Amino acid sequence: MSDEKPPVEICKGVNDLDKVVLRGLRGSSAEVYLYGGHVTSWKNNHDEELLFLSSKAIFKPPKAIRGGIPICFPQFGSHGNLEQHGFARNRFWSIDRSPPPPTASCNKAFVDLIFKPSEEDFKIWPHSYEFRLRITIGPGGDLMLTSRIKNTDGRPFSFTFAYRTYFSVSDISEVRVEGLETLDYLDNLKSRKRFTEQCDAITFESEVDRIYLETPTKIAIMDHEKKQTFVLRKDGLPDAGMSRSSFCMVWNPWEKKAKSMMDFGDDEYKYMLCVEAAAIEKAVTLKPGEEWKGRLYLSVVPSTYRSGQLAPLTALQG
Ligand SMILES: O=P(O)(O)OC[C@H]1O[C@H](O)[C@H](O)[C@@H](O)[C@@H]1O
Repeated sequence: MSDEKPPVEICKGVNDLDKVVLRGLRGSSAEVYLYGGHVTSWKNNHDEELLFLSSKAIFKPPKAIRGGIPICFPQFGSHGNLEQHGFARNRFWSIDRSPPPPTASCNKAFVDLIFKPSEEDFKIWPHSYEFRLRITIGPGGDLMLTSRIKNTDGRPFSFTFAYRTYFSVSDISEVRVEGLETLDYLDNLKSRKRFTEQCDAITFESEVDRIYLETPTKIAIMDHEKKQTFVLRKDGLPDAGMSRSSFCMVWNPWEKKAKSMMDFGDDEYKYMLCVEAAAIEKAVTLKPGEEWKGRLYLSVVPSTYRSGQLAPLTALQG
């Protein structure tokens, strides 16, 4: 009997919660919890974890899972009256039985999830919609998340949104983020005051909580110690997607805030960095029947390290 595992497997995870395991062609994998439609693991072809998941993560409603890729919807952060980062990340999603047709290549492992508001959700945010999320592991081990949010209501509504990716890093003080230089950002630690990034790359030596505005479609996160670079690419439909008008959030709680978070280890801030593709500053508005699509594409490439300089362009091109 073959011991080969299937490309898509539905099984039980922590606290007996339903989880979907996706397996790529050469050993890469991803794990997705139906609780939150939440990706908790993404591994490369060598079985190395690429996402951060806190050792103290609580896999139990109403707490969202700390780490991986929480989906922030219909509100990012505290930019509205709802609970912080909205409620999609602490609701149970379902497997979508009538998903949109898959795209070209079939050398991919993917799962389609759907979230529709319950009567209770409707009471706190009175809009009808269907939120479809496709999570795909590509042939090279890349991870892709595609969100489609459709207004099934009789009235328009607006929302903010983020893929809040927690990247696993070897040491936060050895990390640089490139692609955000010279951009304006709102600093959440300074009452959302607007500043312009002056550095040629972002490095970390204290708490960071910023929203970069009008960001490019590609951003590189370089892990100097691991000599590896994450490439984060976001795109969408030209008229309604997360393209040039979207935003990027960079977050690390650092020591003091880490200690105040019950579901986060005191030292874990050293091993993570949140860089998020988001639509925050300008909310997305959908008329009845309209659909918004936002895609996040994550890949990891070796950093070329030469005479003290990483080669960001290799990662940012192509
Ligand atoms: O603890 P969470 O609800 O996941 O939020 C984590 C963080 O998200 C954003 O970056 C907010 O600006 C922070 O104030 C908050 O601490």
